[in-house]
Amino acid sequence: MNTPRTSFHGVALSESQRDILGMIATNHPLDDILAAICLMLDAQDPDTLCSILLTDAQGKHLLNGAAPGLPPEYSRAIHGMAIGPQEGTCGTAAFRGELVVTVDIAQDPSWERFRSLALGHNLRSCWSLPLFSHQGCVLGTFALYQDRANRPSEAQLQRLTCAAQLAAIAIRHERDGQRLEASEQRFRSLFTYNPNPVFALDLAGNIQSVNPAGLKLKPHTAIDFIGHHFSHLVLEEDLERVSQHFSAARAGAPQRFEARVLDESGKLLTMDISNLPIMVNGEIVGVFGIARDISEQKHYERQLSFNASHDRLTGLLNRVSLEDRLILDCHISRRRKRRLAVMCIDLDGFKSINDSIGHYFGDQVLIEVAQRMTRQVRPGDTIVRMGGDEFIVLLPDLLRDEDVVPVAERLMASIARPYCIQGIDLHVSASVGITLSDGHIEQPMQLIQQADMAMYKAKQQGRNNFQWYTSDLNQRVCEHASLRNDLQKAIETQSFRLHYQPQIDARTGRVVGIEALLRWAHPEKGFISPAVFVPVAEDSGQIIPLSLWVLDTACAQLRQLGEQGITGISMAVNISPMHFQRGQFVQCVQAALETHGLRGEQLELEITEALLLHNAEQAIDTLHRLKALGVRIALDDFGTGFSSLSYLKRLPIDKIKIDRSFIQEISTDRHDAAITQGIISMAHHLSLTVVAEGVETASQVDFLTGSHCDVFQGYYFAKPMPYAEIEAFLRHPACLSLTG
Ligand SMILES: Nc1nc2c(ncn2[C@@H]2O[C@@H]3COP(=O)(O)O[C@H]4[C@@H](O)[C@H](n5cnc6c(=O)[nH]c(N)nc65)O[C@@H]4COP(=O)(O)O[C@H]3[C@H]2O)c(=O)[nH]1
Repeated sequence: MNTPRTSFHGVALSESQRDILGMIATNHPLDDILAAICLMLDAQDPDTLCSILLTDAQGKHLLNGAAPGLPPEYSRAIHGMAIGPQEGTCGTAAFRGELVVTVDIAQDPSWERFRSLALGHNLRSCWSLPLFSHQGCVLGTFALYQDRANRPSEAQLQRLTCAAQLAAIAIRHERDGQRLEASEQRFRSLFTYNPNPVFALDLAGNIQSVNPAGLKLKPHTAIDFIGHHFSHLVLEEDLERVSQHFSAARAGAPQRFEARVLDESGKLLTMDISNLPIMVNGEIVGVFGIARDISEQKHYERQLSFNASHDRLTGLLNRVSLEDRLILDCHISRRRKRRLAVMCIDLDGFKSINDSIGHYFGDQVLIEVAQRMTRQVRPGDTIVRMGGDEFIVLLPDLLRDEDVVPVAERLMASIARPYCIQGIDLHVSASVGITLSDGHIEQPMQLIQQADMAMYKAKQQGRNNFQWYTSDLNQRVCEHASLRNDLQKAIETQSFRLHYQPQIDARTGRVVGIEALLRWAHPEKGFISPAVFVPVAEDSGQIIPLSLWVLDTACAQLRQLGEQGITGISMAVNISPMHFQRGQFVQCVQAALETHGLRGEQLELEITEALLLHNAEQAIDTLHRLKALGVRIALDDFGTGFSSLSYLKRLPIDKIKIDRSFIQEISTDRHDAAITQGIISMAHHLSLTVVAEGVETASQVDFLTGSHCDVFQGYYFAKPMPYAEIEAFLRHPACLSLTG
């Protein structure tokens, strides 16, 4: 075997070669062309028979291409022969990639498999040349057979080479055509089936073609696309920007941007657009515009960012947005040389709506409050819902400080109007704290703290009013905070004591009960009145552990008195509304009684009207459950509240305690005297016992005795005293003098 190579180029073309090239150029079927090449060669050399085999798709086998002169049975038999180092002449030529000459098939070891077949068809020698693609891959083989053992002459080799090159051209041409067609189809699919609108634009921006998805886009200008400029599609405001992107893409830089389009119904669509240069033969001939409708995605994005910055219930801005707005408003008032007012608004009576008739009603009230507030402020003002029933209002553009007053009054008045929800009339009011600034503040959030302190003061001033922030308020709030810390330490170290004040029967002068009063000796500040620290403990929730301690200690010491033989007196304990409203309150009382082996009647709980303000029905239910334990109930500070006269007959109570403020003036103030007498007579009608608190003088005793008051308590008889003293006091139960 040898391997000469001959070039096609430079050889003069015969007529038949030109015909074949013509067939190739005019896209004749490959089979016909290959057959024509074989016939041409067979005609040129009657001593040889041609065979063209083509590589299969995997490049592993050879398939029949054309062999019009070979016996069909032989062609069929070698169809699919393997490509390999010992696979006949053609299989080996394809394997080696070079001309293989088999002089005598009868002798050649590579012909073992097909030898008898070939010899049976009188085929003795075979010369085969591989056909190559542009990339150097073997496309097939071109072989010549003879009926005798022979090697090719120079002329035969040249003919074989020329024919093989023709065949290679034909095969490559067909394969290139197929590839081109496939790539065109692929491209067309990308264009046709693209779910996004695709426009092909010329260099001037006119639409050359549009895919079906693009045709569905019905712009408000109702153009039929082809030949129209893209500007007919884009919203006018976006046009300049879109044109800039188009120019950049036309200059070769792909672009991606967003633009808005109005559809035929006037709906604004947001499109994510890609502009890509169309390159043909290295030259930009136009621009593709691929648009994706992202209106829905934009809508969700907007909604997400709205939800992040707004309160879901009321639609107002939420706490997250506050700081940014505040900084912005400080900036505005600084620049415009205006005053900035920050208001902290807390609803009064809102919690009782939530607790008593449910969150649905609470929510409706909040929504309505938000709407009413919004109507009372100007567009540049900000209202933030901080959560619960607390709001912040920012007014950044006030001419003078006092301009905030009418706004605060309008807000309060609008909030205080009744709310009719599902036929139920509900009432809330607002406590408002105000602070002012000129915007020059390093930490704007301090303004919120200031407004909050002022609001707290408004609450303490009886609600439904507004208060200004002042620096001494700051001072008080600091004290409040330090008191809370100290209280915590005192709770942890059990530094409290109970003092007891006797209660005297007006008719007999005997002690019928004692009231437990909490005492706290502060390590540095000395004695601190419960009137000061109890409200702080109520605010912070510290009142719960404190109350539990009082209840337990008072019961323990009453039991101790009993063990000392001092019986027949009851123990009165003050109950904080917060503790009372806790779900476990009745169980706590029962546990205290059981722990210390007391009967219910030995314990008296002093409650205040404040307790009825929040969810009166539930409070009454709790009172009934306490009564079921035998415990007695006294209504403390009677006369200072405002709402409960109508409740009185519904309340399962045993006593009322007339507040000290009435008793103080009864001898000098006709009104207080009349009120006191009225209270006593009304209470007696309801079969309630009346206790007068803060009795200090003999004339008060006289007046109260004359008015049929039942029980006295006050300094006139005894001050609150520690356990050891009350024990001694009670051990000598001498009747106390009821007159001066
Ligand atoms: N000027 C004057 N005052 C008299 C006279 N007689 C009694 N007092 C004082 O009047 C207050 C009566 O207690 P309160 O009205 O329940 O008012 C109590 C009660 O509301 C609260 N408190 C006291 N101990 C407790 C407690 O253990 N738990 C709760 N939740 N509150 C308590 O603190 C308030 C103040 O308690 P205290 O300072 O102990 O003040 C007591 C008592 O010392 C008098 O003749 N003249």
